[in-house]
Amino acid sequence: QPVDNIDALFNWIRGLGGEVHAEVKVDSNGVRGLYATKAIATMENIAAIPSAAIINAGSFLESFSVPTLTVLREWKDPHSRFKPYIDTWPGPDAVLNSCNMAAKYAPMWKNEHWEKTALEWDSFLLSLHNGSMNVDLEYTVKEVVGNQPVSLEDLRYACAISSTRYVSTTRRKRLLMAPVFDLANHERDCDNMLSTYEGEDFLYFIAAKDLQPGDEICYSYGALRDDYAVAHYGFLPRLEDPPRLSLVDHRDFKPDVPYSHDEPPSEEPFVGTPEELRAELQRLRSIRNHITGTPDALPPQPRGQDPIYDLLKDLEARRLNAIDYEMARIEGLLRGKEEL
Ligand SMILES: C[S@@+](CC[C@H](N)C(=O)[O-])C[C@H]1O[C@@H](n2cnc3c(N)ncnc32)[C@H](O)[C@@H]1O
Repeated sequence: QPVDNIDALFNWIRGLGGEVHAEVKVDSNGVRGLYATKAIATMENIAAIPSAAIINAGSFLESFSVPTLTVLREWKDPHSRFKPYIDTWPGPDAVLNSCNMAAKYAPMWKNEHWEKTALEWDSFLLSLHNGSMNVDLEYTVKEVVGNQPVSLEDLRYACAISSTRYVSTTRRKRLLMAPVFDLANHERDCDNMLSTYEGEDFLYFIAAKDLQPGDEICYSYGALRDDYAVAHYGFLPRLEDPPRLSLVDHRDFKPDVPYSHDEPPSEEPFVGTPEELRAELQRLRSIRNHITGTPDALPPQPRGQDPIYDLLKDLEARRLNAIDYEMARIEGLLRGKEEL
């Protein structure tokens, strides 16, 4: 994640009439992020991002070919008007999610839903790359970038960039790629907010509490659970206390209903009659048995050799830790009920 081109980005934003009261630094874990450069009071702007700097990459109603090809077109064009923005994107080796995670990792999810999702992304991008006319695709590769050579790796990269960096606002339900704002890292309880992006040609990134110079500027990507964060953003969020079950291990998870940020699984601890508690315990035990009973599809790797392998093993450990915590809590509830 380069920091060399950040000054050029901020100068470009200011030249277009925008404001930025932040700088970019890399933390001790190697994660690039946004930090306040002055005291910013509650409801003041962290940044004002001009619409001329924002890539409008499609809508939720279209397939992911639209943001993927929109990013691909701008990334391939040496004269793109978004060049100062594109130059700050992480390179192909520094961005990761389901779009560009190789298919060999799919069984390492040890979960049917995530394995299927990984393979679906793979075949979707393969068919987009094959370029065959498909009536369900809004654009083909050639329609967007013409005869330029495009590799499958290019498409995987463009897909990963767009899906880890877009945002939609409360009123304008577009996939917006907003420079400066998209340098803010996720923190679930972070209340910094985006303006509705209506009536003015600026998207405002607004402080929800007083910020001091040097404070990291976060943004909440949603109620992200560990597995969802790995699949969509390629990272494990901060470990919470008590640990939270992964999305696919939560009682509210329904594999056939697409996940909605507006209706995340309940954060309330499960309670119920002794029969319901025993059924929940049994459900968690069978997930646990499935995880521990599924051998790794890849040979063991020394830590640090393969960051994707490490990430998926860390996710597995997080899932087991959260399941164990929840099972112990439910067993405690059952014991309490028996004592009554
Ligand atoms: C919108 S970008 C945020 C800025 C990003 N760090 C950068 O330098 O381009 C989203 C990506 O940032 C990283 N990220 C976001 N929040 C994070 C966090 N809390 N811990 C570690 N990485 C995080 C992930 O790689 C994610 O895909």
